[in-house]
Amino acid sequence: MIRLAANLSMLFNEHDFLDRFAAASQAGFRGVEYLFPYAYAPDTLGELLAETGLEQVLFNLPPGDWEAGERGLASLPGREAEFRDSVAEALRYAQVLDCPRVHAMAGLLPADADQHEARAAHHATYIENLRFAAREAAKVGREVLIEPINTRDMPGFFLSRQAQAMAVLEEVGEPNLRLQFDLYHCQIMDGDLIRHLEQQFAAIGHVQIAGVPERHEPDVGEVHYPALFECLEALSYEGWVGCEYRPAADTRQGLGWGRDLGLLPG
Ligand SMILES: O=C(O)C(=O)[C@H](O)CO
Ligand SMILES: [Mg+2]
Repeated sequence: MIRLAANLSMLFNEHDFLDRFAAASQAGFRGVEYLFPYAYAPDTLGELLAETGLEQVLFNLPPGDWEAGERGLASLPGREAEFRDSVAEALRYAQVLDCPRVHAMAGLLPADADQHEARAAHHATYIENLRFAAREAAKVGREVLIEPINTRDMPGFFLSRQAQAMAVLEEVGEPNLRLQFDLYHCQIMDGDLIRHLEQQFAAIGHVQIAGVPERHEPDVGEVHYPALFECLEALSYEGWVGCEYRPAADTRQGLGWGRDLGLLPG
């Protein structure tokens, strides 16, 4: 059975962040994910989860200076110490929030450098950093995820293709380092969604969805999500499916797709 998690960075923006938990619970979600918890004390978020009966299913490591445009530290040469601190901080929150997995965003390639050389340096840093993160996470029973992100939304993002992610997972070789498979990004960069799900299934630690190309509700646009849910069911996927889209209008009114598929209460 597909289990939907509400992405509180994108859904329920009609409410202040802390009020989005109750809104998601009232709409029938049982899990939540969001970009970052760090603006709040972990206990505050933990109490909200307990009050609303929601599970925390995912959040990201501190990404560097987000406001200045940074999008993760994992592949950035020279930022290894900061990356290691970010792993410790994320795992501290993961334990309080009882969150089984955290996403380590790869970061951006420098626009003004020789791309071949920069890629090689980022790749080497990425492998070492991810190995470190996975080993630290394993000590406290958590997984670390990597996610290919499309370069139209995030120009220069280091990890952008499904095959690149699979090669990285293999090279790092840590069993708790897994794939965050965002079907929205995959459709834009690689397509062939069902075959990618099937071939990469063993590596998948989390799935995310959105309509393509506008990143609105999953029943809007070029991707036929009922077929992808059937595929995940056929593969006996037991993880969460994060609803990481920007509602076209009111979040709750836009959840009809989930109710129609029997994935959210009517
Ligand atoms: O943008 C996405 O698709 C994500 O899942 C990331 O968490 C963004 O940071
Ligand atoms: Mg995503």
